[in-house]
Amino acid sequence: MQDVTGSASPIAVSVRDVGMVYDGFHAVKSASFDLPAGKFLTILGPSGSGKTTLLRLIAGFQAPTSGEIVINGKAVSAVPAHQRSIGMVFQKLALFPHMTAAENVAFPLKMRRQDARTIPERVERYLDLVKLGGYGGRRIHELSGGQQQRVAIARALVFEPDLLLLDEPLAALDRKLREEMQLEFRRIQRELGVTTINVTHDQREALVVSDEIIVMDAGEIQQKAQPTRTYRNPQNAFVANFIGVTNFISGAVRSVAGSNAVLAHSAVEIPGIVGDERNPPRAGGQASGAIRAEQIRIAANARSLSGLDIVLEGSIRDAIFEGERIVYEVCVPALAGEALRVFDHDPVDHVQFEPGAAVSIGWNSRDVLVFNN
Ligand SMILES: Nc1ncnc2c1ncn2[C@@H]1O[C@H](COP(=O)(O)OP(=O)(O)OP(=O)(O)O)[C@@H](O)[C@H]1O
Repeated sequence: MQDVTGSASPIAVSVRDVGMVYDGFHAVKSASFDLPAGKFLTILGPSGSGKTTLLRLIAGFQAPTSGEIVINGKAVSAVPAHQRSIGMVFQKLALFPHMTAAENVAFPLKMRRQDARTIPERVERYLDLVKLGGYGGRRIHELSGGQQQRVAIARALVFEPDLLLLDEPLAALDRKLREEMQLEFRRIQRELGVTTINVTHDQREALVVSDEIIVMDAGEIQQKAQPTRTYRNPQNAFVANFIGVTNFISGAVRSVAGSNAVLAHSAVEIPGIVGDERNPPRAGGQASGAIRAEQIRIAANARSLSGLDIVLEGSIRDAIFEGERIVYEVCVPALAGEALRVFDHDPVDHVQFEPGAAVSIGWNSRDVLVFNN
């Protein structure tokens, strides 16, 4: 794989055809991916999709029922977790409450019998890295939730592991602190260049922190791509639905020509782009056109939307003011009364439409991805 500078990074983690079966239940099904050294990968998916199982297999807490995991060129099936040079941060931080922040951070070094004379300097360096310089003498209960999180990060990184694994470490934090810590994880990871695998069901976190995102569903990898690609070119309807707010308009496939497809819903023809080249819609079959809420424009009348490929009349069913945007649900008679979600990102300058108001909505055909049903 090439990085942005064009030089190839070695593969730090290679997951090859890995499966995990519990009593006949396939928690992970034939997962394969390579992660180049120094990258930040997030495994994203709904509850029960197999994210944590995959992370635990990489950590070595369990052995896969099939397949192989290779870390830095070495197959690790026979290597127990504590010999894998992996730093970890979990939702439950598991800090030692009777120790100070510095003692917590020093702990992995003592366990690894690091020369005692070098430990204080190393601990101080890692406390500085997580912006806790001067807090080393505090006991854990004398630190805020965010500061405790930082101690856990420093403890996971202080022995300079080959790999950092994060299992929803931010899930229990309130939104503001969570967003702050997401940026901190990204900063620290980039500063150290440590290869990182993060598990979350928070799509925003995945988009913010990651170089690569793996989306999982029902034990299977649905897509592995950079955040912008995952968002703009979801591989299938599951990914399109799981990330962002997406409307699905289902209908009969009128025609398919190369990467263009036309759907018919009621009396409306909806042209779009074939979403999954490997599983393209077929003329005569059923498919869904996926369009993101922010790609639909809304106006008081159709004239303001001239230039868009599709313009339809509708009426406001609901309007939710969220500060930085208004979320509308617009009932569209031409689509048999189906309601589409539409974002207006300019709630300051724009009038807010009230429920019942007549509006026009419109979009461009290139923003519609057509997926097989
Ligand atoms: N030890 C186990 N024995 C039996 N089934 C298990 C075991 N561990 C996990 N599973 C099952 O495997 C599936 C995947 O679980 P996993 O914890 O990997 O999901 P997840 O995506 O991490 O979910 P969450 O976001 O809720 O943590 C679930 O259906 C779960 O019930």
